[in-house]
Amino acid sequence: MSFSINASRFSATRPLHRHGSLIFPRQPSRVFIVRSSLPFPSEKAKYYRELEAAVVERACCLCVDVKKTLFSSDGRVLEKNDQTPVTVADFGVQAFVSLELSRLFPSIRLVAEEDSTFLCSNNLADPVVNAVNDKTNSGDTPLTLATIMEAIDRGKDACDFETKPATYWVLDPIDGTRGFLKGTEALYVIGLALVVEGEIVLGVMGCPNWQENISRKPPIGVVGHDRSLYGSGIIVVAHAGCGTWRKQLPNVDGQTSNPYRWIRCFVDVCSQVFKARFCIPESQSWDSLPLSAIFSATTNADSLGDKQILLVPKCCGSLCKYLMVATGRASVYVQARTLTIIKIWDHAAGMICVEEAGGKVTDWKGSQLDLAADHAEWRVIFPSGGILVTNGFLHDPILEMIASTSSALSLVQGKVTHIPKDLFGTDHITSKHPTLVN
Ligand SMILES: Nc1ncnc2c1ncn2[C@@H]1O[C@H](COP(=O)(O)OS(=O)(=O)O)[C@@H](OP(=O)(O)O)[C@H]1O
Ligand SMILES: [Mg+2]
Ligand SMILES: [Mg+2]
Ligand SMILES: [Mg+2]
Repeated sequence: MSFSINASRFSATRPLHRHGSLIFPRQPSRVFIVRSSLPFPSEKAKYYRELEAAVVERACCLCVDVKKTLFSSDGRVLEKNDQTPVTVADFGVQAFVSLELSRLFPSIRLVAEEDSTFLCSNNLADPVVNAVNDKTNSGDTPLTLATIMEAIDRGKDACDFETKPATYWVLDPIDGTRGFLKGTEALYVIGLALVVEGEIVLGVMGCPNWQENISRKPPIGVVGHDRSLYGSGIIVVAHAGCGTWRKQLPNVDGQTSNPYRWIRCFVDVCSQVFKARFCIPESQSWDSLPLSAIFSATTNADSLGDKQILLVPKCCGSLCKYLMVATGRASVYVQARTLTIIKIWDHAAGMICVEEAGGKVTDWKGSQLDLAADHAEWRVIFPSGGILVTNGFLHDPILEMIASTSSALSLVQGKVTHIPKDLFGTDHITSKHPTLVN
């Protein structure tokens, strides 16, 4: 991945696509609109068939249907031993996607978040079996619990990989389950990626409650299902060398307001750090991150002060923040590596969607995330310091700021820290010290 960011601060030449072609930043007039099952010809995309199979529309419908019943019946939500929630929809989506992929590509392994252990010990089996059968073709004989459990567990048996990097799917059936449970506007994402020899070659993100036309409200009097014609739900696909594209999810009646299906996605073109829009994990505070030594943060765009950056509040999940950067709604997503184990499925699909939209993803030292570092199970990644996701233009300036605040932190623990002038344009003194895990 190579972007030509030149040495001077806050100004950058146009980023180069990972395959050398120029990426033009998103211009309102330059919206590429394509009608087809996928937005590029199969001869351009080596993994065209895999991507066609990976488009997770029906899995999104499963989430929407389960969500409607979720609040009408208790006991459908569990807490796993890592204190994170799991629902009928998480299991249902993993079973549904696993069955579909194993039918079409039986030799490609699956690395996925959930396993069936919780299913039976918490009487979720029947609702999961019903949810999956409801989405599979009615002509088939109904799927049994055993078949569905086996499909779910395909996602955990992958740990017997041979030592060399292999070809495998990476699935987060619902990223942002906490948001899914909130029943509000909190985004949640189905994330599926394909890894070949250690490289992510395609990614798909389905976001059933993404508001596409946030600036355009439905005309007065449009209610019920028609509201979903005005932009609820998108599918985003990315393939190495083919860019990132989005289309609206059909509404419950199978219609969309956008007759031209696929629209090209680009990161935003912000090249000045203090004008960037930032996303951070809801479970982490701005003050715990190194950049807080240089900027304070506000969520109020109308009252941005000097040395303040704008935080775009996005609850829950990692992949929705990648979605924000890939579609240009945010410029940066930064996550510290805390004591939480960082799982590959929380990031893989988002990484390629951002990179193919012109952005960049590295750890805080600027290194690519090593997907093969977890030789045992291929499920955990070990980014140094944390993960930085940007629009490409801002990457190196922010890496320098992180490095300078970290080195200042290691040099003068607990005392005043001097941030070099050129990083921020003026001398900047601060005494806040973020906590870092390298
Ligand atoms: N302690 C721990 N161990 C393992 N995994 C964890 C942990 N905390 C958060 N996560 C996963 O990170 C995903 C995002 O977390 P959250 O939903 O809390 O949102 S946020 O990142 O804090 O905004 C979220 O992914 P999903 O479970 O797919 O929603 C969490 O599973
Ligand atoms: Mg989870
Ligand atoms: Mg997740
Ligand atoms: Mg999940």
